[in-house]
Amino acid sequence: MIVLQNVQKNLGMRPILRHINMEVKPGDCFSIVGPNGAGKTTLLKVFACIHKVDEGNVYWNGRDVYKQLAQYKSQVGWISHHHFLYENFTPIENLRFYSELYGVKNREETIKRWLKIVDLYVFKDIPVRTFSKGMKQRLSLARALLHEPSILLLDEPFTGLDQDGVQLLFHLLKQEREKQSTIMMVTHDFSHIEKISNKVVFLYKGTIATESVQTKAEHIREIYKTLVDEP
Ligand SMILES: Nc1ncnc2c1ncn2[C@@H]1O[C@H](COP(=O)(O)OP(=O)(O)OP(=O)(O)O)[C@@H](O)[C@H]1O
Repeated sequence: MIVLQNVQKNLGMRPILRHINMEVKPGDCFSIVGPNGAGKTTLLKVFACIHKVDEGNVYWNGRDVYKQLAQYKSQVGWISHHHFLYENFTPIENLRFYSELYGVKNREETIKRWLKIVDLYVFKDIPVRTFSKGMKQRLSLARALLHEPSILLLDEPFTGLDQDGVQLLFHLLKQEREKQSTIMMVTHDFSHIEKISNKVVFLYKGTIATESVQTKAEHIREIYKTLVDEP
């Protein structure tokens, strides 16, 4: 379980997140929504321990996360619209690099399996720079998941994916939920939320304005509108 307790994060001398209290359990999939600049990516970076908090505490399984950083980070899979791939490397070379970094066991077998899952096996020896945006995004899913992380942090993960890619991502996320992984997803696309999330967190001006376990798109849109239209 990950617990954020009265968290504040400052950037450029300004508090970007304030009074954040959250509890995310294994098997939870939370969606974070809010207008541009609300602090969604910053919150995800706090969960990834890319940002250290300025005030408050972050606990993982009951202990201060900063005292078990290496172990925690080995459990994190990060997916965003930035693919973090080496353009001049082939898919196989990219996944070899990341699997070495993460100390993945049975590397070649695991890489082959993932290339098949994301439907890029036939392109395995072609430099990534020749790939379409969607192909890079699918390879990026393999990059983020091949070390079997139990904490998935997704920043607008559907960006650039075609319908097949979207279905693939849903399929992978459903599997992760069945495996009791912890998932946090930032998205502007409310229609995706109810298919995968059990809670929506509304972030506004750096604080949690409200939360909802009702995840239907119309319901989220209504709450969102009330929030943003407020004077
Ligand atoms: N490195 C930084 N230094 C200073 N300010 C920053 C930095 N990174 C982000 N910010 C500011 O923090 C605020 C929140 O940014 P963040 O990217 O978390 O918002 P967001 O909700 O993810 O927005 P979007 O929907 O546009 O992606 C913004 O005002 C942004 O300008």
